[in-house]
Amino acid sequence: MNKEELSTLRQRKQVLRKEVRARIKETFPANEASKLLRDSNLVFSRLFDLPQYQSAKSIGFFLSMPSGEIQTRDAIRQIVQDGKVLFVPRVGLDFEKCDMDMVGALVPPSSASDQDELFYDCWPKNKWNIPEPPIENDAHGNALSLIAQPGDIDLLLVPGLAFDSNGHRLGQGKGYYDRFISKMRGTADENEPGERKPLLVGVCLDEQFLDYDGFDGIPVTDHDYIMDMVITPTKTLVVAMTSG
Ligand SMILES: Nc1nc2c(c(=O)[nH]1)N(C=O)[C@@H](CNc1ccc(C(=O)N[C@@H](CCC(=O)O)C(=O)O)cc1)CN2
Ligand SMILES: Nc1ncnc2c1ncn2[C@@H]1O[C@H](COP(=O)(O)OP(=O)(O)OP(=O)(O)O)[C@@H](O)[C@H]1O
Repeated sequence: MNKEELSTLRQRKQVLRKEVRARIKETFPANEASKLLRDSNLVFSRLFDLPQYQSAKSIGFFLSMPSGEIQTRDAIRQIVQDGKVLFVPRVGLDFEKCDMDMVGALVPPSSASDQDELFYDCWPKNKWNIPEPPIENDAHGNALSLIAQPGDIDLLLVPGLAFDSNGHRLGQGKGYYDRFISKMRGTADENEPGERKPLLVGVCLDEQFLDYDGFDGIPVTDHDYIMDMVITPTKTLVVAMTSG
């Protein structure tokens, strides 16, 4: 892809982002959480039914923004109760680098039984009002956090502004997830889908799943990872994989 094609493609993505953000604002106003919560939980009940979820020992999950995005709070309680090893995002201090790690949230299953409090309620929030695991060092300045390494996460839940029926994803536009997945997968994309870690599961509301007549798909570059599955409140899409 040459420079000009890349720039056209980026512009198309920006236009799509604007459209989807406007649609979400209209369909899920910030002051009316109930439809968003109901739809979010429909997505997660589909996730929890999957054998891929049931066999996963470790899960990478995002902590949702306060509005305009699938809400993960109830699902996180379930994942902890199910005894999975849970990893959550921590974006780097340097926002320009758009770097992200996933940090182990070491919480005992019993701690999720309380109806209100969850382990991340006391964490500091980042610029998008998302709680982030604090950086903790020992007396010698060594990191105490468990930072996910390739192979550590079996199933990664991927947020997105939109997805399509090819498993293509439109993110927020900074490349955080693509960079993170490339750190985790390394060259593993040459493996059979079943052996690839992590399994990529995109989640979105039906209004963010783009398959209307005349729509020719979310454009992707070499950096963009294709999801293995996409779940919405009304469908579970398994993306047919060709090699690589
Ligand atoms: N819950 C959650 N956590 C996440 C993500 C996500 O999508 N959801 N991310 C997924 O990558 C990363 C954060 N990515 C983000 C990247 C850019 C913007 C952003 O620039 N928002 C603009 C919106 C307006 C605009 O640019 O047009 C803003 O800050 O106002 C937000 C999140 C890491 N953690
Ligand atoms: N693995 C990578 N290495 C280097 N640069 C990357 C990588 N992945 C994406 N980028 C760059 O990051 C920028 C944003 O990428 P893109 O438009 O795909 O973001 P996005 O996936 O929508 O965002 P996000 O993951 O934050 O939700 C682009 O300039 C892209 O070239």
